[in-house]
Amino acid sequence: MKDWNTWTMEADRGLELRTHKIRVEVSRGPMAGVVTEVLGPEVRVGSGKDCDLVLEDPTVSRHHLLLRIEGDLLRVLDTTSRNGTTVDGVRIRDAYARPDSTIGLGASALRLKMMRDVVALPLSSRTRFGGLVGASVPMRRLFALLEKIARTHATVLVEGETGTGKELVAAAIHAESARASGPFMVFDCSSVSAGVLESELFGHKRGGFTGATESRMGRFEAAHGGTLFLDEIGELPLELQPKLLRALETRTITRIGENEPRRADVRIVAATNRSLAAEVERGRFREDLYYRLAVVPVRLPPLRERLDDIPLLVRHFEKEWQGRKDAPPLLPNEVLERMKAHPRPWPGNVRELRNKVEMMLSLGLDEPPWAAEETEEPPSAVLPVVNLELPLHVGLAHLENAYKRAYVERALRETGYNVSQAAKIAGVGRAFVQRVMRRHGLRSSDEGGGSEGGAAPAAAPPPVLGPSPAQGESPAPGQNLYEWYRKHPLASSEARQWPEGLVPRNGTGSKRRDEGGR
Ligand SMILES: Nc1ncnc2c1ncn2[C@@H]1O[C@H](COP(=O)(O)OP(=O)(O)OP(=O)(O)O)[C@@H](O)[C@H]1O
Repeated sequence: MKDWNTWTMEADRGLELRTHKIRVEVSRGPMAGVVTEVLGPEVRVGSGKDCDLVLEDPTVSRHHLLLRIEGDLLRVLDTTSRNGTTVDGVRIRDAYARPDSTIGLGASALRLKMMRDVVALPLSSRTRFGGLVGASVPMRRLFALLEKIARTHATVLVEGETGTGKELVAAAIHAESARASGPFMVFDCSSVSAGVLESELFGHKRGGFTGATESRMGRFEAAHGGTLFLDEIGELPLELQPKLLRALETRTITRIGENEPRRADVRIVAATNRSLAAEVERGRFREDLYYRLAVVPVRLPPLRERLDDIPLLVRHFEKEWQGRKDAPPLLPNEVLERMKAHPRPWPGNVRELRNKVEMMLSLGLDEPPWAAEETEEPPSAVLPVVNLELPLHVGLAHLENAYKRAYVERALRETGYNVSQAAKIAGVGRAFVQRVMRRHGLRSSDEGGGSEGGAAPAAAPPPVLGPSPAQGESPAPGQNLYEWYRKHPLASSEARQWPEGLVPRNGTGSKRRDEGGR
């Protein structure tokens, strides 16, 4: 076997992955001179705190590139970075580097060297763990870690994009732990308003606050002897964070309106789809609580990093759809291969894959559904306004954002502002819908209450989408073009920031606001 190979093998200790460390020297950029070692077989490089190699350089994208050890070669894959990647000065998307190559990313450059010594990483021999299915190296590494974690009582922080299976991880850790016979409680910190959160988590005494007509136990007490899964932990308001920290440290909670603490022997598994470390840096999350939660950090790989799992997942979803464990495969193998070559990088992850499979089975399709979706011309009514002053990729990003906003607005209106139902229509997670809502101010995060079936709060009526009296598909005669475009569902985010009262250069449209009433 070659010196530089990365391989899996049965060792005395079970299946393991043998790989190498890579020595990295930053040769250019703000971190020039730094030398470090990172562990293969895959190294994520970028400015994001969740990368394996973090480069503090504003010209480096959050997830800029992936280094992958393949045999005795080092492969460099640009992961759709903003400023591109070069290998020895040549711009690349996907290339093999020579041992002495210089990798350029933004204003930074790296020199890499594969180390000779072999490092063995344990892999699980399982291809499922609780409800999680996967046979790829990243999933087997995850299962090996989960097997260990489940045997302990340690607090776990699961980080991963929406739809990667974070809740399944929590449920599996509980099911394989000594607490399995105790309760498994799920609580989504983004599902209720800040005011209700404290009572939901810690309970209250009768008369503890106005309207508390009965005493009620919170989720902590309800999970006594079991596991409490705190989803979207990044949404926990700063003012409640000390109370959670205390609960974790003392294993006791105090109901609102009471003074005596109560015992709550609960294991916490928390999850987030954004980097909690970055939230700490932004001052939105307490550092001490972060370290209490991240005793064992678990990163769930997105589907684009484990495309080899797609066939196994599809067969799993087919069985679920048929309602039988021994149900026969339905989709031809070629279709599964085409799914691996998805034209987009699976933004909705495994949830999106499941939705696609269910759609194909329900509609009897033998072609992955995006084939039609992505070749069709958009209807002319939604043709975007082209701005040649912006590079194409910036314009496309604006368009995508505007479409996301318009889609979510529409789905919310259709469902009476029910976040879960809107997420179902969109084939995405609730967190995604909530993020778009927050980002575009569809409803501020502190008005998050009533997201389940509740109507939009009176203070923030659902915004109107599409042509409205004030905003047709084309500007009305005499209407200010800037104003019309600013309010258009497909307007770029910059356009939305334009000050009111701008007048087009050619003078078309209405007068300036300050001239208006004269
Ligand atoms: N590895 C997997 N094997 C089987 N099913 C999976 C896997 N990962 C995710 N799923 C399925 O994908 C869907 C989403 O999973 P889950 O709700 O656990 O994701 P999540 O990361 O918690 O999402 P969100 O951040 O949106 O809450 C579920 O239907 C789940 O069954």
